[in-house]
Amino acid sequence: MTLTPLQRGGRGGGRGHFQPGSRTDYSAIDKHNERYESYYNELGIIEDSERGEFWAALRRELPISFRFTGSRGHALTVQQRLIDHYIPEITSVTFNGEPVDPPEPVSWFPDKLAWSMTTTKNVIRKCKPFASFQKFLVSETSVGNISRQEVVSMIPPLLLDVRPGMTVLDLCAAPGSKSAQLIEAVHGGEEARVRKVVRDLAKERGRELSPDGMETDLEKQVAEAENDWSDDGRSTGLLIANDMDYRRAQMLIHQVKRLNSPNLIVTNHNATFFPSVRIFAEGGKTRYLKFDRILADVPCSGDGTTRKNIAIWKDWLPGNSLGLHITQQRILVRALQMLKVGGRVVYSTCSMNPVENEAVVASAIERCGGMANVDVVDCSDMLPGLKRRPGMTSWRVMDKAAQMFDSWAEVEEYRVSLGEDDNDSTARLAESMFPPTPSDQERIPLERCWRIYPHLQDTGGFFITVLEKKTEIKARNESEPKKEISPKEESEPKESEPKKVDQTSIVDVINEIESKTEPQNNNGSAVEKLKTLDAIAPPQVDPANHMDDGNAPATQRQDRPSSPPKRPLDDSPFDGGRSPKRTRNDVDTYDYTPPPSAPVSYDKVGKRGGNVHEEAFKYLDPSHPELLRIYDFYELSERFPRDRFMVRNEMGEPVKAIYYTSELAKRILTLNEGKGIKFVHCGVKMFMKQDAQGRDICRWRIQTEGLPVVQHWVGDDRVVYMHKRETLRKLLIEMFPRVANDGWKELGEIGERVRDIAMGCCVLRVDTSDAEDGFKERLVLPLWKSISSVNLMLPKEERRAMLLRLFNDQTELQYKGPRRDEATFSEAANENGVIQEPGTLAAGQDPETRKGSGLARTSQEDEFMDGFDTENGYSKPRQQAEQEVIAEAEKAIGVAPTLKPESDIERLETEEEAQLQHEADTTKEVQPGETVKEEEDVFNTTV
Ligand SMILES: C[S@@+](CC[C@H](N)C(=O)[O-])C[C@H]1O[C@@H](n2cnc3c(N)ncnc32)[C@H](O)[C@@H]1O
Repeated sequence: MTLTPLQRGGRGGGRGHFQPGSRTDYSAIDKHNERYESYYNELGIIEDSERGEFWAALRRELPISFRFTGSRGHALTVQQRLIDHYIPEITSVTFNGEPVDPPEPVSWFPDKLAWSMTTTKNVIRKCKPFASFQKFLVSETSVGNISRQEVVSMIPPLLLDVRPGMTVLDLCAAPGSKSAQLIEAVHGGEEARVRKVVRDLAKERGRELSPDGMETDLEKQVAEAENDWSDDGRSTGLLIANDMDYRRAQMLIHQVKRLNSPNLIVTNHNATFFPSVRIFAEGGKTRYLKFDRILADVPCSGDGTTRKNIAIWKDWLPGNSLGLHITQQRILVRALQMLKVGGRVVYSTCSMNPVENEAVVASAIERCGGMANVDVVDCSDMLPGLKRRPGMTSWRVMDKAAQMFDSWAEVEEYRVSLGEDDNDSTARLAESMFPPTPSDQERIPLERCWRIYPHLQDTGGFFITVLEKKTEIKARNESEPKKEISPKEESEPKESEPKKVDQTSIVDVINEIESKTEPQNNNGSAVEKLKTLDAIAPPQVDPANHMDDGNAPATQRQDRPSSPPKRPLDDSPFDGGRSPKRTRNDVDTYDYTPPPSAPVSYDKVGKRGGNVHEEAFKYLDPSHPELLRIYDFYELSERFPRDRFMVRNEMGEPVKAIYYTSELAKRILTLNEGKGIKFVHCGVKMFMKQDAQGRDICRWRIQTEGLPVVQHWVGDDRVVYMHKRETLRKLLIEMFPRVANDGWKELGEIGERVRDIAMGCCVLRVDTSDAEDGFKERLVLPLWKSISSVNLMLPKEERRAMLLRLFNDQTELQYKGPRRDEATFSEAANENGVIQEPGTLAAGQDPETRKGSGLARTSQEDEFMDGFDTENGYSKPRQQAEQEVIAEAEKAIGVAPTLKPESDIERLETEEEAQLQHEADTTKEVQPGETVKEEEDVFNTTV
């Protein structure tokens, strides 16, 4: 059976039809479809003069494009490597006598962080000068510094104009390339802000600043431009990334996890019924989160991706669009409901069909009360270099028998004319698929929508619109007849509707209340302030009406007590860190009471037959003994918030991993616990339990992904400073270099320091300098000091990628630790600072994890196994499902597999364990020879 685009990739996941490893000969495919061509020719979506170019472009293979990801500073450093090193190597190259084009930056994308190249994968594979460039792409993709993304898919997040501190919702987010851009924007300028806070603090305390502590030009610019200082410079914003398809939600998690954001929550809901998210619930009052920005990158028929998804030539049918129109409209209406007044929704598809585009925009606006309530934003001054065409204002609709209709009246007439036995090919047509009537058309400037066509700048086809909410809305029910809005009604908002545009963030709201109410105690908590807000401003009643999922009965929402109940000031989860004036003593008086845990509330049968449970996210009491040990060992500044540490097990105890989330994420997870919202991911892994020898060693080591968040707040006793490139190169190549027996002398500038530092995890800070052997980019890495060696706690791919990027060095990694055969393993493990759990040393004693190898698993292996254990209480089928999904996602996005199906794990543990333990890696095991295969695949897949 041939699958139509709609049958693949989830309901209407029209984009992203992955064909990993496919070696189809693009030129040999028949790229004709009469209905497809005649429909768009008849509609006149492009001028007659451009028609030839349009179809010719659609028949050409799509250029490869990619984006540098992560914080701006880091992304620019990786990009610089491309510009300085690889571009010169592959400029003016010929292949079979023909010139081969190097990649070019996408002209309208900020800071040249997006690139595109017309050179085909085949040529890249065969043309020698491209080999090292390809290695660079593969290596940086595998560690998440480069993301393959279609050029047109980069537009919606740019138009959404997300700023730090905003609350953002991505309703149809998988596989996550746009979510990644949104997270980056939520964290915009964060590094520079935090560094400024730390620098100011150091000055305040009269501490000497190293040259690295100086403000760079970029930091000065950011400091001037940004004003989100509310959480010591950390972003207070939030992204909720959602996808209805559980498997695709797992791909999404895999993709966005790389950005290590504590400000991210992933959910798994149908966007047409996206649940209301509680943000305040006290004394019988409940308030719901409204978003500053929402992306509705909806499921679509995807004919804009024809260049990539060649099956569309064969499968294109008019019915594909008709079946999606209503879902798309519902998603957009739900988005507008959940938006703040003054907030923006970007609606986008990769379909060229007006039924999925302008018709959806027009009908959603109409259902929300017309242009008085929702405006189409004029974006003509945005992305000036991007060629686009205006949205359509008139079109015809094709039924599934390829008959064209000009208007809904014509359809009705046609239906009347049908005999009783006639098959009604118009059954899926709806009035809202047609252009708005002339009177509506005046009010909805659809020409402000953007249409991107393949021939304009050699991309895929795309549609984008930006909508702004002007007042609160109550959407018309789908089944109600269309309401004619008189111009008078439009211009006079109802009395109950707020007239002022609300562009405030949650913290702004709190600050606003502060200024409006009685003289405040400056230490007043945000919860206290939110309560006061209820007394002076109407609660933001969720207008979800017929779409409400019933979480929040309207009566409850509108129930407002006459005076806000009193609670202690320090009960606020916002308190920890939002006041820049917090002192050490403030932190000591924390009295956080975790909310009572709610029982697991629902089960849903997953797509692969496993039970999908509501997952556990339990926050730790800041005075939990394990946390006290951590604060003490790392001399964690009391200024660093201590009430945002979380674990992911039902018991709520730190067993193996401790995560960190932003304050707002915490608030949402705790207030909505047990309310039926399917949260599937949140939190950055900050500390991992590591068995270690020595009474004074803290068992909790800092995890690489959490390091950027906590690094500045770790005391100097646990920091090793480094300035020379050569020292880092050695640490990257050598695993477990010796410190004992004068081994430290080989470690240059850090030798004495690592000899003297107490055992356990420490922070390696690589400072910048102008010296010849100095670094241009700041780095921070976790280091483990054991009795006899020191080791960078980095996965091997990461080591290799850094070696290649920073040193252009492809030296094989070397294991410098002692031999680990059965006789000496215990000693070796201890020497490297890791020991086994009691009773697991002997051969075959633990069949679950040791599989008779005779070697116990080290903590480092434990981490490798982390994705497969039962800490989160996952059922076995779910674990398997996740592994497969992740493997699929990795293939799809062209990265090195990091986790393997269970059978592979078993094999590693039995046949190859001894060998692999010699190469003890911190997180990921890669099999010999694997890299070569991935290199071939990585630019042969599509996202
Ligand atoms: C076009 S893709 C989104 C691409 C994504 N924004 C990106 O940039 O990577 C559409 C997604 O919508 C999801 N989807 C389909 N119907 C949905 C619904 N009713 N609610 C939420 N998600 C839905 C599909 O699983 C698919 O992942």
